[in-house]
Amino acid sequence: MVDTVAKTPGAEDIHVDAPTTHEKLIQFVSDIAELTTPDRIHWVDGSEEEYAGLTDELVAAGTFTRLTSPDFPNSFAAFSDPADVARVESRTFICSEAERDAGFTNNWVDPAEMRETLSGVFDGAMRGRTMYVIPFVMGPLDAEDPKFGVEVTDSAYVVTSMRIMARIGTDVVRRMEELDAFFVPAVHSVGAPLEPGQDDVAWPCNKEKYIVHFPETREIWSYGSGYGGNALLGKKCYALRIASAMARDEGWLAEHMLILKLTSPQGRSHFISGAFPSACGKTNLALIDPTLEGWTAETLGDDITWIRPGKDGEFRVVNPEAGYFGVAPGTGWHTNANAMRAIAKGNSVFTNCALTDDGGVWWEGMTEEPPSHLTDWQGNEWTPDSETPAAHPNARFCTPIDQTDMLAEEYYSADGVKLDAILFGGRRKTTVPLVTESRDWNHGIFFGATLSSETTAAAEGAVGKVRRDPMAMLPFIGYDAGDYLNHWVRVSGQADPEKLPKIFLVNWFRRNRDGGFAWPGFAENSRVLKWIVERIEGRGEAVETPIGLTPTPEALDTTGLDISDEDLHDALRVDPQEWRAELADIEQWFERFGGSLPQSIQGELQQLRDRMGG
Ligand SMILES: Nc1nc2c(ncn2[C@@H]2O[C@H](COP(=O)(O)OP(=O)(O)OP(=O)(O)O)[C@@H](O)[C@H]2O)c(=O)[nH]1
Ligand SMILES: O=C([O-])CC(=O)C(=O)O
Ligand SMILES: [Mn+2]
Repeated sequence: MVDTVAKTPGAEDIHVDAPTTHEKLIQFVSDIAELTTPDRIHWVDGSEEEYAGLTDELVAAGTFTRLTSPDFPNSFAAFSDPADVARVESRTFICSEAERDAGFTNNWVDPAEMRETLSGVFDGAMRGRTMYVIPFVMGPLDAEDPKFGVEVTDSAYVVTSMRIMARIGTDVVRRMEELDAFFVPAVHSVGAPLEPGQDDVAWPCNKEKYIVHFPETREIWSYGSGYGGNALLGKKCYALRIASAMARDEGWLAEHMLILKLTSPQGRSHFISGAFPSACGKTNLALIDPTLEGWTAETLGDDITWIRPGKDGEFRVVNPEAGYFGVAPGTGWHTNANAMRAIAKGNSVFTNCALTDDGGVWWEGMTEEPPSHLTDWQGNEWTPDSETPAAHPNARFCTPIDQTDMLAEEYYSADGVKLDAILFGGRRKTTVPLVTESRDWNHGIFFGATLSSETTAAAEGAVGKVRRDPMAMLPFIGYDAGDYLNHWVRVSGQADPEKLPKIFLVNWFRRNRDGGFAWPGFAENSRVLKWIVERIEGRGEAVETPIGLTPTPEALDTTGLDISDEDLHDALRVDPQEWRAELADIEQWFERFGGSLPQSIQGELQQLRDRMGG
């Protein structure tokens, strides 16, 4: 741990004590110190001792509650400001030089104007606080072209969470120096400077928020929020928004996907990725415990996947992250035991969960019966009779991925693994069947381009509204959405057509005639995965429908599954009336691209219309 006291923060002070020879890093840190005027600078080394020191400080500050229950070793609970609980899409900006390059899915502000605004809001923003410098790498440190970043932040909560979510610290700086590497500068402030003698609050933040990306210069500036996707800048801001722009320029793909390794009773393994919008089931599928005899699942990642065309024309994937920032509610021993086992090993940070009387955390769905008494996420007494949930619906667990028993050894491979299938999925009460295989690759991109889902608590705003969410990337595409789809077409054009993954559309959330879930979901999704594997291997019965290939009810292995024929029918059926409404909605969606949509995808819409009989 290196603390630099900058009395009058300035380049010379910092230059002397910076524990690095990386000139650009030193320059960046001194520039930001000059702008934000922190009381001191702490260069994060990523060590155990440093982590212990920081968590002690966070406990003393009231930000962290140390969990004393033996069920949660070395773990902490944090409670955010009630107005800082999710990503803020309305305050997220893509400041490309040309407005056209941000596209209709992003908020755009002229970069010069935004820089001016930011120099105002960041001026003195860290006064009275410590500025932490976190060198990090997304993806393996031994990758051919490691993707470095440096986050400077005035939040120790962010430092402890980044240590779980990414590879950080001294090893990273040494490698950056060796390669004299480029890094993404990422500036974060909670936007709550402290005047001399002013008491801090447990969760400092600011009503005014800016989550800003400059895709051309690969910069991130985040102000006013301490929460997850707004503040852990390696995650959504870098590994998706900035990385998608890098990927466009360098010929690869940065995607909001899980990666799962599935091995059949015959011992054949396949790698499957899945793009589902936030809070739509990625972590759950990534950590699935198959209910089918003889099948094993292992995970490589639950949220972000980088895809590169490999030497032999295949798609290769890696997970750039090192931890889970998972939705807590609904994660339980009966739904996601693998996540619970990883969490039980400790070393975790829980945000906006409820506290149990024995010094642990609880959230809705952790156990089938709620405890008789809790302290809810806002610090109020809670009993099962309470009218509000004990945990915030977007409460999160932050846990190191290497604590997963079912972690695939390939997670550590810098070269990644060959991808065999891609699932696109969303939360739809109607219309979208349990599983549909695309007719071919281009039709599969159409699945992704038209993906839709009901909104969730993972972002501010109304919950339960259907919106189009292309490839589950709507809030994360760092440039024009039409260019992004064109890039998909272009990158896949370089692959060997025989080796392209098969593409499937899935929906675990369709309702039956009584309004309940038609499909039991969770571990039972292994039955859908089995059919998918059979299709990859050229087996498995499918019927052709206007929207693609769906399994016959017999083709889906329902051995030992308690599901009525009606429910199975409701889960699988393709309803022409629902699809006519869908078609109209897709038409409107495509119009919003204003001509930047790939011709081949536009063409798929006409073909779908034709297959449906006009
Ligand atoms: N009914 C049903 N609910 C599910 C299923 N899988 C996940 N869920 C619920 O969906 C919610 C979100 O699931 P996650 O797996 O955390 O979603 P995610 O896509 O990883 O979310 P982010 O971390 O926000 O990107 C949880 O409340 C789960 O309980 C399923 O198969 N069926
Ligand atoms: O970014 C976050 O805060 C959490 C997350 O994974 C998502 O919303 O997709
Ligand atoms: Mn996510």
